Amino acid sequence: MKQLDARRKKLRYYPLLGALCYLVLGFLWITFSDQLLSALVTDAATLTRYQSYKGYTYVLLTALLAWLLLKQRLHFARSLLKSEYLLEQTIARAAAGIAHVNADGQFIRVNDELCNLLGYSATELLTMRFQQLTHPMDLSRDQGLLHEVLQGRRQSYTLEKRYLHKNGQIIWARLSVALIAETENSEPFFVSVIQDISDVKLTQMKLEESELRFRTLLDSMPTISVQGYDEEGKTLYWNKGSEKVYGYSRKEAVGRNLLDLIIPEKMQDGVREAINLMASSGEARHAEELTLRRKDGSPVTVYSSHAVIILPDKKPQIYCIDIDLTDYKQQEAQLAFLAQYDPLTHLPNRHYFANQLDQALKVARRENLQLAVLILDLDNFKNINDSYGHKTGDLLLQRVAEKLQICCRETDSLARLGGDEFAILIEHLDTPEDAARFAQELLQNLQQPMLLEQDLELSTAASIGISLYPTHHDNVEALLQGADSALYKAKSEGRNTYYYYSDQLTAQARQRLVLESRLRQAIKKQQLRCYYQPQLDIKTGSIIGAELLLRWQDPELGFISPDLFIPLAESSGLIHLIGQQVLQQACIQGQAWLNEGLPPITLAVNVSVQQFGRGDLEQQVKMVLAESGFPARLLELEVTESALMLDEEKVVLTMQQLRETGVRLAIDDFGTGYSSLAYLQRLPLDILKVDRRFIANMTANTDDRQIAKAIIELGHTLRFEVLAEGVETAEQLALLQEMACDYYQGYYFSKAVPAEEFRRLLLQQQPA
Ligand SMILES: Nc1nc2c(ncn2[C@@H]2O[C@H](COP(=O)(O)O[C@H]3[C@@H](O)[C@H](n4cnc5c(=O)[nH]c(N)nc54)O[C@@H]3COP(=O)(O)O)[C@@H](O)[C@H]2O)c(=O)[nH]1
Repeated sequence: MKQLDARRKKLRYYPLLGALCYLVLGFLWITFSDQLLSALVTDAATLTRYQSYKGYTYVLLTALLAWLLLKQRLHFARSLLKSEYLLEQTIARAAAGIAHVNADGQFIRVNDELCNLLGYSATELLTMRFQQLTHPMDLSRDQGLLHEVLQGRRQSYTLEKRYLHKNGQIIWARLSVALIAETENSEPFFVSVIQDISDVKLTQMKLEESELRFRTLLDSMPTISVQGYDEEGKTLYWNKGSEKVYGYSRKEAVGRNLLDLIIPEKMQDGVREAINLMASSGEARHAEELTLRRKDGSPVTVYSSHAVIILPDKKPQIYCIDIDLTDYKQQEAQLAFLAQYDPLTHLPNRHYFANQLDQALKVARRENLQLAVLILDLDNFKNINDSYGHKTGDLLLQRVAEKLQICCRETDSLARLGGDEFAILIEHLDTPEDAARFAQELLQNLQQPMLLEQDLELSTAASIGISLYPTHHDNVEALLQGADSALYKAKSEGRNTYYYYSDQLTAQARQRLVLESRLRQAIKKQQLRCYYQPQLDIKTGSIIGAELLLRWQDPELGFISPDLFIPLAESSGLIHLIGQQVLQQACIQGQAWLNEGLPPITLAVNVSVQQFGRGDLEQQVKMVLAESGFPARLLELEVTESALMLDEEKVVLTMQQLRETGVRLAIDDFGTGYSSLAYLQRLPLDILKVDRRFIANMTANTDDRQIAKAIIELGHTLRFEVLAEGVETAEQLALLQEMACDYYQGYYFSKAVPAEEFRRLLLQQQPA
């Protein structure tokens, strides 16, 4: 078009130029033709002849000029026609719609393609404006751009817009518009090239729609994180779920390496390796549960699956779909908790307790232990619920659970079986009475008022049923049922009490607990008295010492034998108090006699297994010696052979520590245990006491005599002194003298006597 215009412009001056040339040439020819001919032709005749041709040449020149102009004109007309033809064909055959539109939007020229596109004939279109055919939503943009072109702010524009087809359908088109400036012969107009992109648009829209659907779907599940990474781990994609799960916004995450975002330190190498492997092989890693890192550094457990996407001509991309398992894990833990624990008190439930009991039974069977199952039920709990409401009832149950927990040892197991019923498993039960003692303790504790809420203090009572393994039952179900029926008995017998599965045990336990309570009182009131049984030198017959033996005269129950109360004191723990008192009495009395001027004698004190095993005996001994001033070398500690059966190293160490205090050490009841010679050799002992059973029968029974003899010899071989216990007759004494035994004690000389009487014995043997 531009070329055509330039030519047109040039041609406009051609006739003027031709006429001017003609006038100039004619003038020159008329003015100078005679001189020119004269100069060229000397012959006058020829000159005249030529001058007569002057008019013809002028005509000839004019004709030549006219011919040249005509030819030029024809050439221009032909090329104009050719251009018009080419333009016409281009428009007609173009694969896109083409329209010329004037400044008002009126179609002034349209091609067939456009007619096809819009469904209108050319005649119809030429009566229309493009505004009529443009989708209302795209019109303002189209017109805006058109104005910008008209105002010279841009030369052309392209736009994707919607046309309305004659049949009402929407046609998506890509429009390219350029302004054709005004010419001499024509108004300015726009050339529009319109390409149908409906198919592309449809596909694109479908794609966008499916991506939108996909994104909306993923975004509607905030616990699902979808992330895309390049082959080096750089973040390419980060959905809303990722923001929620990991705490990084899309802006913060995209462009950063995943190792810096969500991978904990210890997983870095593994993840780096996995990315490399996936990128090079194109194969995704198997789905797995991972604990990754949130923006705030807290751990988050996710179920992570992966996909490797390789688009044509593109590098591999790795997509991760992580499902946040935090809620799931919490629920799982909650469920696991509820399966085993009671939600109100957080104690194990019946199911868990039964498992614990089952395990404990296995151990008890294997190690020959006793255990007890206690079922405790609150008395009249219903009244509390009815009077104060269920909230208060729940609070009471929680406080009771706390109290019971405090009473239990680490090795006991406490559970809530349901309602107001609790169960306790006591493992490693020493005696059946221990269970009753514990039950008694629980009942006393529950009677103490409990603060439930401000201004509301309540106390409660309970009934307890006890069944024992192996005494009563040997399996979980039977033990629980046994405890339950004992509980029923306790309830029907007046409540706030305990019952064993068997009545005999209940009576026995009650008796023992009454005794225990009286013993406690006796210790408090210092009613236990030390008696002294003389120990004599076999060769000289002189008193060299005494064994302190406790005597208990209860004001109501009368004389109670140490054989009864010492084991009770041992199982209740009271033995520590008793042991302390005896030790003190021995040292104070011994020192008093020394002060009085009596001959120095050894005072032997019995030390029970419990005292020996507790670890503070050495300190206790040191303290008592220091307080009393009694010489350590005159104090003898008697340890039974069974006490030596504790942990060997511990026994050796304790003995050594005691020996360092300066006291003498004796092994009591020797011959009843299983001490090996090697073991005895390691112990820093001074004296070995032959058990009275061997002495009692030695005169009648040769075996016992031989044993007694062997023990005495063994003691001497090990460089110990030997004392024979329970010597009742002169015959026994004579035999012991023969066997070279060093010392003896027994009824033959004296029973254990009160301190005053023993003092008299001592004085009697003093030289006058
Ligand atoms: N840990 C402590 N144990 C103590 C204490 N006081 C006593 N006991 C132990 O109690 C058991 C019974 O003691 P007891 O009834 O006093 O009997 C002792 C003697 O009375 C008795 N004995 C002494 N001589 C004879 C005798 O000739 N014949 C005979 N039948 N019995 C006699 O032997 C008991 C002393 O035994 P032992 O201690 O083994 O030397 C008893 O085991 C006491 O140890 C105490 O304070 N702490």
